[in-house]
Amino acid sequence: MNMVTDIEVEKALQKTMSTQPELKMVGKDVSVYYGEKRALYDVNLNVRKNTVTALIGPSGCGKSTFLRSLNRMNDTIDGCRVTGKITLDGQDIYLPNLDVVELRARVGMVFQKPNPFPKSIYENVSYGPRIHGLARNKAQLDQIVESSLQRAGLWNEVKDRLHEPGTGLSGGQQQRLCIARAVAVSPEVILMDEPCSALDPIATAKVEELIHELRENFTIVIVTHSMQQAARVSQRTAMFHLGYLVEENDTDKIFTNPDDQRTQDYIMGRFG
Ligand SMILES: Nc1ncnc2c1ncn2[C@@H]1O[C@H](COP(=O)(O)OP(=O)(O)OP(=O)(O)O)[C@@H](O)[C@H]1O
Repeated sequence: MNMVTDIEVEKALQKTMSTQPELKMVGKDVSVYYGEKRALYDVNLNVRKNTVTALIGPSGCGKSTFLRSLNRMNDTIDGCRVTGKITLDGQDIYLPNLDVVELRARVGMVFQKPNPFPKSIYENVSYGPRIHGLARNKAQLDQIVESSLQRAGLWNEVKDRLHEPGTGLSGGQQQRLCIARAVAVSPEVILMDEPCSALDPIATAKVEELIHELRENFTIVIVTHSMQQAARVSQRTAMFHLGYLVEENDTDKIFTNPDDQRTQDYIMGRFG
């Protein structure tokens, strides 16, 4: 009797936990303007912890703009203004006294085009931990470099040439180097803006596999134009159109039975 009760309690608990996932970032009524032009309209979007959230939608709908607002990369664009509220673990990231450098260490970014520094592979990965004081000595720094490259699935390919230029690697390897560089500062969230668009199918598969593994330790938000990629790597998908968030739901639901006709049309390739 007691056992049944325990099982029931456990089931109820699991249900509660699954219906109330931990939210890593919360966007509330987020609007973004480039000068007079409004690019996003009152977007309400939550990012769940240890989840891959894909942002999809036709070109110019505001996916990258929303992504950049999550670590204040929009601050670097002249005339860009963000209104509404975005929190990281409940803390408002737009507070005027917030340390943006620290924010970007917590919310890292990987760009469309692999952009290693014109430095060695080792220096590409060790730079962030060095400036953020994450290593007390060279041995610790070596350790961070090795584990970051391991996590990015690149260690075996580069361990014998750590002091050669990062720019000498193939495109796919460079992108994994950029992922290692992002991972090296132990971020909590990693933003990826079309990280595979410059890669061939084999390099893309490797990065997708990597995203899958990284989810265990990080929260990931990825902008992608590939519906197959969104379906393969994400658990949640948010569909944007003309600056509006159309809908956000479990990826399976979005791809099998979306609530909005625009999502249906987009994933069927009817526009975009
Ligand atoms: N730096 C900028 N200055 C002015 N307008 C911009 C800037 N960046 C984006 N925009 C505008 O904001 C809107 C949203 O652009 P954004 O790049 O976020 O869309 P997107 O969905 O990521 O597009 P894509 O899929 O083509 O990358 C577009 O109308 C775009 O022209």
